[in-house]
Amino acid sequence: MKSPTSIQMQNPNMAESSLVQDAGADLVPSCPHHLSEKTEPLLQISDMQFKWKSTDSQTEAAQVQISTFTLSRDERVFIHGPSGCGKSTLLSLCAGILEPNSGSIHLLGQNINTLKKAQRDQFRVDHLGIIFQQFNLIPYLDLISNVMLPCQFSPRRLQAACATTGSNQISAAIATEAAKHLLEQLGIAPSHWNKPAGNLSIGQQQRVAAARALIGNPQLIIADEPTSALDEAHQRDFMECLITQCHSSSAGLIFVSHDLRLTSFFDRQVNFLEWQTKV
Ligand SMILES: Nc1ncnc2c1ncn2[C@@H]1O[C@H](COP(=O)(O)OP(=O)(O)OP(=O)(O)O)[C@@H](O)[C@H]1O
Repeated sequence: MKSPTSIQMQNPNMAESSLVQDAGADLVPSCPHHLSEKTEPLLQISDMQFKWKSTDSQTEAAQVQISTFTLSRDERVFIHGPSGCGKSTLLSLCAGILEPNSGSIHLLGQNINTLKKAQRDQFRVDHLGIIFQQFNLIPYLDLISNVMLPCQFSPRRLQAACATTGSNQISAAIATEAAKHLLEQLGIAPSHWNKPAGNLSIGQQQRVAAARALIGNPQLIIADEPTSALDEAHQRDFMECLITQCHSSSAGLIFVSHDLRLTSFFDRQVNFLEWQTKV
């Protein structure tokens, strides 16, 4: 392991995680965050503690503690561990969806928890691509519109999406070509592109969610069990597309999965429970 890391998660038996949608909520047109482009690690967590609020007086609330965790730019880490141990909670913290009770999380040199909520939402859509366990697609929008959502809310993502097509012009029509290219790479046939996302199978929705996370080359991709609904062939295509995209844009990747066969795609793997015992 490249960095000393320790994590503690308690009360691992409670309900589902609460990752929420990255694009669309309370976004502002610009954000004054300072980004030190190359000098800082991509992600740096220090002395961080988070505790869920207890749902009743009998049950102790689950909590996660991380003394240090560093992810370099262009590094891909695989995180695994038993159900309920805190993996999704950690991803929500890394994405600034949840706020730690203490300690800090720096993304691209910016302490995300010092940002106001609207600034944090903008920071997220500018710099992060998130593949949620529940996908969070907008069911009545067609696939291309779903994939294009980050470009609608982030000029940075729009510009980067256009650049991936080889164009030096910036427009929604050009970014749409990037969206189509990603859908194609992820094995979604053109005949589906204009259909509502709600009509898709779970495995297809998972791949559309991946295309939405990848469009416009965000610096960090966060993926919560993104291959759980895919058959073996689609899983391989999905992983190859994800890793190729990360390589080509030098993006970091935090990937949570129970499927240990996927570890060969990653620079390192972390067992969440091993972190726990190192506290
Ligand atoms: N909204 C919430 N309120 C209170 N506790 C929660 C909430 N969401 C999750 N928890 C608790 O936090 C702990 C960790 O949950 P989390 O979803 O992070 O685990 P996980 O490792 O991702 O599980 P899985 O592999 O099943 O997705 C669990 O005990 C869970 O019950």
